[in-house]
Amino acid sequence: MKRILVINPGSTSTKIAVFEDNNLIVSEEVSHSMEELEKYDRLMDQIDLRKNEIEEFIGKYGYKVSDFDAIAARGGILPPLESGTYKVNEEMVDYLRNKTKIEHASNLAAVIGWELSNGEIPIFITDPVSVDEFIPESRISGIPEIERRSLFHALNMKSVARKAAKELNKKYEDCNFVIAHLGGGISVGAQRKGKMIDVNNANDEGPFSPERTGELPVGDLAKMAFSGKYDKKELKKRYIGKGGLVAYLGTNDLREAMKKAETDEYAKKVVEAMAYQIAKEIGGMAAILKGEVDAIIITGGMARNDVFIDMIKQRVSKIALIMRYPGSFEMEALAEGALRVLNNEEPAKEWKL
Ligand SMILES: Nc1ncnc2c1ncn2[C@@H]1O[C@H](COP(=O)(O)OP(=O)(O)O)[C@@H](O)[C@H]1O
Ligand SMILES: CCCC(=O)OP(=O)(O)O
Repeated sequence: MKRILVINPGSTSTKIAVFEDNNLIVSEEVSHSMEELEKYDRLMDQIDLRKNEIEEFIGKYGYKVSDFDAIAARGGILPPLESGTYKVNEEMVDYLRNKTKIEHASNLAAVIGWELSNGEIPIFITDPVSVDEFIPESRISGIPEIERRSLFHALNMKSVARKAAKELNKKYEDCNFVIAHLGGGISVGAQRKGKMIDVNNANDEGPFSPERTGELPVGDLAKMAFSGKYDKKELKKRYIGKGGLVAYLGTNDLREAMKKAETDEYAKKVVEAMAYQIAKEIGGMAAILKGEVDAIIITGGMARNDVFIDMIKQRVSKIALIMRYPGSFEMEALAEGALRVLNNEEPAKEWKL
């Protein structure tokens, strides 16, 4: 039996779990309010806060770090890399701590894992957000100075794609899927024969989401940026964190938005527009797969809401079979990635800059 500690820091919470082989033994999610995290100027200043929570969790359930065979940490924003499980090394920790260009809570995981392990046990990351399987034409943005980047919910999307292939009784590498992760941020991608050949950058492209604006009309955005009303940090917060449902309805909770939509025409229009934009992205990704789509896979927290998912389905159900995996499978996907390596089913990839 292999025992794995899984750590997954997110923008509003830290998820921690213990797995024994594929079995979840115990898990907790520690929430962080916006006010609590706003006190920290840089993301890396949150290390002690998040590490202490994980240490408390380990102690509370009677474990020591040496009781684990490995730590499985969510991968951060590394330079573009292949899908798979990577062994965390000193160079990766230095990159995430000091060099990465984009601040994202997932950057904390491997760094905290490294400090907790202190050389005692291996640490692995699986399918970080910067997995890049783009084809050349996906990289062209429309202006040479800006290249499109592959930044998406790779861990959960690859995990549900494996589940769907199994359900369809097909090999993962033989399937074509359009996959929509509908969480606080949204990624919709075209996966051809196991490779995500195009996907909207969940931070600044694609549909608007509970917290993010997604793609915006470029001229109007430029005007806003030069209006003098926002500095760089404020503008970024406006499109990631305070955009989408938050901007229109003052909530990032789809359940609340749906409730409002029952009696309020404006809220109804906003929710319908989000479903409309998701359907539009799904249709675009199906076109990239030339219509050869085994299934449209819908996952993430918002996939739990039948009424909302029906708004999407009515626009895309003629394209292909729809498979729904509500919620997020990140914790089990991290444990499974580490297990495949510990059980010698696949070698851990070596990471270097
Ligand atoms: N049971 C549910 N019904 C409807 N919406 C839900 C449900 N559970 C979560 N959500 C919505 O899903 C979104 C968050 O999805 P989640 O995958 O948990 O996001 P993240 O991991 O990005 O924080 C929120 O808008 C939340 O309100
Ligand atoms: C940057 C792409 C992945 C992403 O948006 O993750 P979160 O929704 O967890 O912030």
